Amino acid sequence: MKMPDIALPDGVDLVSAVDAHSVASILAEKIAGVLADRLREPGRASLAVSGGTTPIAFFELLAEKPLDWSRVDVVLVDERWVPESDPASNAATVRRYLLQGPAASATFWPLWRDGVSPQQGAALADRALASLAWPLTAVVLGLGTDGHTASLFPDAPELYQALDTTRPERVCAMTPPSQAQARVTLTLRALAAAGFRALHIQGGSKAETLRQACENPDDVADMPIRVFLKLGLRVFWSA
Ligand SMILES: O=C(O)[C@H](O)[C@@H](O)[C@H](O)[C@H](O)COP(=O)(O)O
Repeated sequence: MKMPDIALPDGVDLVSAVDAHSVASILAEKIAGVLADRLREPGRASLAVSGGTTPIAFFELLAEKPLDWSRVDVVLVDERWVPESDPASNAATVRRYLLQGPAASATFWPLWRDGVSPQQGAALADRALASLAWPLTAVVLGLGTDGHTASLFPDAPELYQALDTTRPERVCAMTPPSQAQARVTLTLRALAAAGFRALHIQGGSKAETLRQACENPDDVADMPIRVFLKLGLRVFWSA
């Protein structure tokens, strides 16, 4: 399958291949390079990653990269409000596939906390993450077929708050009725300034979603990924 012919906006470039493993490998190499560049300077590197299913091969390949992982902070771009024992947990996916091998030395900052509401948890995570090396060194976003990225869902009542970069929060709770669980997400303020922004997507339906997002770039509320297309990012797509 070939990537559909999409008129990508300025600032958006594309790495594509039929084979998902090849794209995951190219992405892992790129992210490792971006982190290594940051680690040549004093201080720490920070990487924000998505959950879901697409990133698994990428995680496994990145985990083996020979970096000074002890100086890398790993954070999720979002989390479903479930314990790590739940199959839907993004933190469980990161621990199982990324925080292995050399990357096991990274510092992981999960977003879910037991015994508190998503709103309370978001406030606690926001305070905890203040000590990270902002702006993020790199972020790897995913895409839902509704145009969401992270947990910036079009039907979330908190979407405008999460997209308002004048607000101080880097983490906020989201309650999109379309989703089985409440979510916690990094806000646009936290994500937009990342040194390197990647969008990792796989398959024809996600390519079609991207095409729709590129066609009408101004309606961000309808497809929140559009805000990142305006900012510029590199798309990594496989069939
Ligand atoms: O918690 C999540 O679901 C993710 O962070 C979300 O933003 C994801 O990237 C997209 O929903 C794509 O998910 P898939 O890769 O599973 O298609």
